[in-house]
Amino acid sequence: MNLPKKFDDRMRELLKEEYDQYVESLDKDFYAGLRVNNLKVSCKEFKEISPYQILPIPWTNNGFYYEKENQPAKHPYYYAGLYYIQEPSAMTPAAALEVKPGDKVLDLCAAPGGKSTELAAKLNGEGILVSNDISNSRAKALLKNIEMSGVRNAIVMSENPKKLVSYFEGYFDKILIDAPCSGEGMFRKEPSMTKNWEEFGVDYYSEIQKEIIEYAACMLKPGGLLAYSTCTFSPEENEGTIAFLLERHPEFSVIKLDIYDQFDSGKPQWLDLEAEKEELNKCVRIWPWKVKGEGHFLTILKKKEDKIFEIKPNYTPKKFKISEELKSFLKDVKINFNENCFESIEDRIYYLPEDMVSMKGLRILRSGLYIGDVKKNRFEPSQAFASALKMNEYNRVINLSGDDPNVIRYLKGETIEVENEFESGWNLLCVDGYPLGWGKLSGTTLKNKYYPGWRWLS
Ligand SMILES: C[S@@+](CC[C@H](N)C(=O)[O-])C[C@H]1O[C@@H](n2cnc3c(N)ncnc32)[C@H](O)[C@@H]1O
Repeated sequence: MNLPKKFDDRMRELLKEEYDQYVESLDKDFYAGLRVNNLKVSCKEFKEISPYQILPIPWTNNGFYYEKENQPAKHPYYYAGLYYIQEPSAMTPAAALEVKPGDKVLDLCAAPGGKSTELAAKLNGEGILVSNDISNSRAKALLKNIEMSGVRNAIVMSENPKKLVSYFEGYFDKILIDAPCSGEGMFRKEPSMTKNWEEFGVDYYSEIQKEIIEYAACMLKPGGLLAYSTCTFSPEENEGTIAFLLERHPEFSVIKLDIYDQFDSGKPQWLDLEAEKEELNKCVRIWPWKVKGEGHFLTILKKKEDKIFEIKPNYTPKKFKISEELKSFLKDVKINFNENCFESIEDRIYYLPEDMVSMKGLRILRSGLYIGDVKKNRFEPSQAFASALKMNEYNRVINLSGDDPNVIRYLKGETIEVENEFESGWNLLCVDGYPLGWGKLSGTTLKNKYYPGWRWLS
């Protein structure tokens, strides 16, 4: 593999006797992983229905290796949001960050959502997940993954972290920064990343990372946890960023993690960071020649609990009267909604997380769960709502088996014929008990209401 010369020289100098193992690892194939979405299915249930052999990724509870020829993105279970395809070492940060239902969590550099979807699964619908990415186009991909994963309590936005500080100072219990980086750990999987490295390089990203971590530090509650991760090896972007934070914010300390015995510790000696040595040794490095993964860096820091102040929820959804059309639709939905959490924006209906703060002025792509649209005398449920339901939460269900050809036809947007044993009207089409989307049944004909932008492309 053709590595940029400057990078290669540096790795040789830093890794010393391990350099040869690194270079050998580049000639091996990369490892493919998927993470079971526990918001929708337990690992035990998934293992029973998994269409292909999967083997556990030892540093996670819900990550598995698969063989690439199985193409899990080409299976109806992928469309049902049962798993997310993710590089195995990239599963570590969200797995290691302790998030519990009810927490307020910020994923600051979130697109396309690999870590946000796991943080949401840990929240299990309670609390708030703010998923942000500065790039609007990438935030759209993030929104799709959040919705396909069935997340009900996320705010998806596209903002510069600097702007968020005035809204969220001291607000979040947990923050994840999966920072933009020079991507040295991705060279084996995506050799074209070396071009990006040559164009921008370590110093460019290191400056951005320092800015982001500084803003994140302000938005964390006293006593809260901050996870910082990258998929690069350069010490400037890793230990260097953490040292920068520790120097400017003595209220932070690094937490010692015990995740997996083949993970390595931080390398403060690579930057002569003597003063912070003890703290930086607690950082975690994942190397591709030591584990079955591409490599990552992770640090979790805790903010001291001394000055307690808290932003009180200050957002009340605008007064909303549930229309007869929506009321009639919701009769078939077996969820105890809090009526005060509904909000409408023009004809669109949303269900917001509780305890929100005002986000007026921010570029928001989605607030909470998009339920659907009130049209002339009728209500049309959204694709996101179908994805967020469990099969037993809706009364009218058409449940097809995974090997029924109608499943793929449905995902391709075709009208399908069903047996005449279902009630007409809005039906939730499921595969093996997991919702895919809506269809409107008339007689035996199911009019396809699957979201066109998510269709199966052949
Ligand atoms: C490593 S990727 C995130 C991957 C994501 N966490 C996941 O697991 O799918 C870094 C992201 O940071 C975003 N980014 C770049 N500069 C940023 C900034 N100043 N603030 C917030 N996000 C930024 C990029 O658009 C990119 O999507």
